[in-house]
Amino acid sequence: MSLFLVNRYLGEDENGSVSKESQSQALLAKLKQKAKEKQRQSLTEQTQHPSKERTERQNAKTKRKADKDNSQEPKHHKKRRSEVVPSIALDSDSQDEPVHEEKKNKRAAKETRKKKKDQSGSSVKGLSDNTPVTGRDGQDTGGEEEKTGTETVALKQTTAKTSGPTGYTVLGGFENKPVQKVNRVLPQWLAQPDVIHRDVKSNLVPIADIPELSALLVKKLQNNGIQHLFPVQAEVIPAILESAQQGLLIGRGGYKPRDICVSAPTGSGKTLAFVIPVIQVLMERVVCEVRALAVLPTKELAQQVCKVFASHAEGTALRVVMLAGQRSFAAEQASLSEHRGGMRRSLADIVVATPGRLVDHINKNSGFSLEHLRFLIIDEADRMIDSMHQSWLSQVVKAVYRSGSGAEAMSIFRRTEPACVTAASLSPPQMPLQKLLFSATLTQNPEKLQQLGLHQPRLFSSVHSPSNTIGSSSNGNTTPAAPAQKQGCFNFPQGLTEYYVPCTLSKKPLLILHFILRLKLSPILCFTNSRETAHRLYLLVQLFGGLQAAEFSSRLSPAERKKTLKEFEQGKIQLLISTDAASRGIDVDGVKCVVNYDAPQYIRTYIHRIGRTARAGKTGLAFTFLLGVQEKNFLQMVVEAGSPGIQKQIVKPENLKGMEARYEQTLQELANVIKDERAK
Ligand SMILES: Nc1ncnc2c1ncn2[C@@H]1O[C@H](COP(=O)(O)OP(=O)(O)OP(=O)(O)O)[C@@H](O)[C@H]1O
Repeated sequence: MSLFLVNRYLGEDENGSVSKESQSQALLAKLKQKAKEKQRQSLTEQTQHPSKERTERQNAKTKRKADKDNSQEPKHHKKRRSEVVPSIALDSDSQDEPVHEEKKNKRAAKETRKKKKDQSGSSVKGLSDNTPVTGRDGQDTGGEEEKTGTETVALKQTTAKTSGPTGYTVLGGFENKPVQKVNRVLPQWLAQPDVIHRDVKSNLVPIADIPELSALLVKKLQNNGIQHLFPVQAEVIPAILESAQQGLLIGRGGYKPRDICVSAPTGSGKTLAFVIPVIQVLMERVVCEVRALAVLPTKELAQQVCKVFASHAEGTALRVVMLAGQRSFAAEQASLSEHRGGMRRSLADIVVATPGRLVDHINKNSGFSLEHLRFLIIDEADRMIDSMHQSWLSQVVKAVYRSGSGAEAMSIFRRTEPACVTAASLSPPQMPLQKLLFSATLTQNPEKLQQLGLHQPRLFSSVHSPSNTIGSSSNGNTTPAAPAQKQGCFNFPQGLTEYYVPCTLSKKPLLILHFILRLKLSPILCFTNSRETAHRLYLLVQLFGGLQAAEFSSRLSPAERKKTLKEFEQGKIQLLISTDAASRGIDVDGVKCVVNYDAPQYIRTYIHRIGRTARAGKTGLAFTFLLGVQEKNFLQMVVEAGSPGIQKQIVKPENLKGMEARYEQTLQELANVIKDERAK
């Protein structure tokens, strides 16, 4: 029974002999006496501190009212409240308490504050001194009172003060902490690249200074008129050759070459930086197999790179094949392999492909094998990463390691996907797959680069931006970048001068005509944002007359595009109006001027467009037509990207006057032509 004994407080004179009635009477008398004493005490205090007393009385009154309200609640609510209120009250999103309770609390607290406010000007502060305000109240009031300046501040202070002593963590508090800027932290290989000089002209390296180059290739380069290597070539060629010192295989000891990433300005000679070493490594091969694969985003680029490979492989046994859909699938298939005596024989050493056509051959052409692939070259790498959703890379990698478990695994070398390095895994000779990435605007986003599955990558870059500032690294793996860094600083060719031309929409075509007919800036490569604009501008210029123009977009067939590019290169076309189909990689010698008829939306697009001029250390001009609304954002974008400076070029209205009458007439003719086209 003693287990259930409940001890009660029965007053100091607890005595078993006294009756219960007398006990309670004694207790009551004692309480009354205490109450009297307290009353007397408060009276004396009141005479000394009248305002404080009043405040306390008000508080007590409010508290009593709140208690009364609470007493009407069901018991379990009361209990929960006493447990939960201080903590959840600070969380405005919390749904733990019933809504009516919240309202009552708010009302009670509000009343308290209102009365205090009436009492004195500093009432809000007074509240904080005497009555703890729950966070929820503070929050509501904070929201309302934000309209009244000084009071808001006082209330915020109140909340901050009260949150401390309660010992509860304030969630969603009012303290306005300054948000800390997050500094980008790059992996070491991205933050500390091998630096390439941006100025091509003053950093030429004589071919003789690169002893790694084979005599055959030196001769070939000289025959092609190349006596010096550009900075990117002087850095990257020896690095690739060094990684293939062991021939095509990894020797015992398991040295697997590092993947190589190159970020250098447009027109700085990146193509030869991979063509030369790949040819040199492969030209000693005995058996013909596909050992190098270059992937490019467009047919035109594939064609251009294929041409460079073919011209430098001349005189060797190497065969270069293009898979870009320029020819039929069957024709491409026939150029890749042949079957003799039931055996497949590869006819290609180097394949240059676009991703779509490449995947077609991997899946549908049994004669196409990548099991001997040694180099995977990804040109315009940032663009190729964006097309990763086509999963071309995973298909290539799958095709490369296809033989891992098959009968061919018994051949002299093994091809296994990179895994943990062990003594057993290293004993048979391995053929590595080395990735070589090139772009003028290589992303620094490690998340994007991760999609490429790079192996201990090494970066060569000509971006001398603060983003590459070497900071102290705590663990040696990452380097905090300088706080002032911009998200991305890009490569701008040294010989390029950038201008922007403020204009109105209706005057843009007239400006282009002025540039060609009056300023004689041709050949001009002009970019629009859509093929419709390109087509209409082309029609208008044709109708205006006096110059040779052509359009270049997906409206044309690949054959027509090829012909157009050739004619532009030959100087037969003064104005080539193109969509972004020609903005990347296209190398047309002698383009003096690029005009962005439509301002590009993205900085990368801008860099590639203007990079069609000022190539190979030459000079060039880039003009961007800007409408009033575009000016601010565009200029900001260009400056942030690290442009050396873009100048304003104003074309005075009187300079256009002589052409205006003819222009108006041409516009009317154009309307008829477009109507006819639509009817057709
Ligand atoms: N060492 C060299 N000497 C003279 N000319 C060169 C040399 N290397 C490359 N070139 C020429 O420079 C031009 C630009 O080269 P390339 O097309 O490789 O530039 P890129 O860096 O790939 O440009 P983009 O980023 O626009 O694709 C080409 O016409 C090429 O023939």
